[in-house]
Amino acid sequence: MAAAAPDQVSDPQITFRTKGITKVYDTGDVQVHALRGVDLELYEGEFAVLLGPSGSGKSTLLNILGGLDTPTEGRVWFRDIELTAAGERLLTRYRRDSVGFVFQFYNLVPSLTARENVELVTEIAREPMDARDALALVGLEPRMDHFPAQLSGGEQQRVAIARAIAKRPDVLLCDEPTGALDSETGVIVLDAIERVNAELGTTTAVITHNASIADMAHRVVSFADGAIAQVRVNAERKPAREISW
Ligand SMILES: Nc1ncnc2c1ncn2[C@@H]1O[C@H](COP(=O)(O)OP(=O)(O)OP(=O)(O)O)[C@@H](O)[C@H]1O
Repeated sequence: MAAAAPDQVSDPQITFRTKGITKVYDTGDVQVHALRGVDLELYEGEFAVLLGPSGSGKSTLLNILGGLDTPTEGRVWFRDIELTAAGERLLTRYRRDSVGFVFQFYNLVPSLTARENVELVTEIAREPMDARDALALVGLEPRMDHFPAQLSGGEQQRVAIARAIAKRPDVLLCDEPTGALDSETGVIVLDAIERVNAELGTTTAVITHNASIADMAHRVVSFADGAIAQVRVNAERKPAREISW
């Protein structure tokens, strides 16, 4: 059998592969080098934490993986699709069908209940979960008829997670999902993400600058100044419930 070209994703265990990604933001006088040559692989079903200080390039990378942004140089694959060669139609389908995003701020529609917020997505997805099941997975079934203003920050974030996973995405990309939450509430949110990863097998990447959270990952990718400084495999993972900061 012919060996696959080294620049293709031929390994079914690999969800994402990036090769030599750079991102330069041109802001008139100043060029900001947000990413300076990132080679990374994320594996099917893994829970990866992307750790690093503010400005180290984590969000830029996550947005590129999620098809929200494109690199200045380098190549990115999702399974056997090269995102950096894909047209807008394919990228739109990729974002719609394959990617669930969770951001620091929940972006729920205030006039819709928790269930209706999730249904906004399930109505247009190909093989969605029932909104009730998605909310049950994050422990919010009893509150599903409540409006965002009637929910705590942590509960609203769990609605946002239910909304992200209800379409059964292949990957769940979370950018500082606990950034606006205290430790106790943040842990409940992390527990919900952990459950989604374990029960649905969704490849999960969580951005944080909080080193305590890294203990729950299979692998921790540390960023510094737009590059990967270290990749650590956790021999033992700490359950979210045992984490505090
Ligand atoms: N649209 C943009 N225009 C100009 N510079 C940008 C833009 N987006 C990001 N940057 C810069 O790129 C660098 C990397 O930003 P990025 O948001 O990826 O870092 P981060 O590690 O996610 O930081 P944080 O934890 O604060 O979100 C920073 O210096 C940032 O100011």
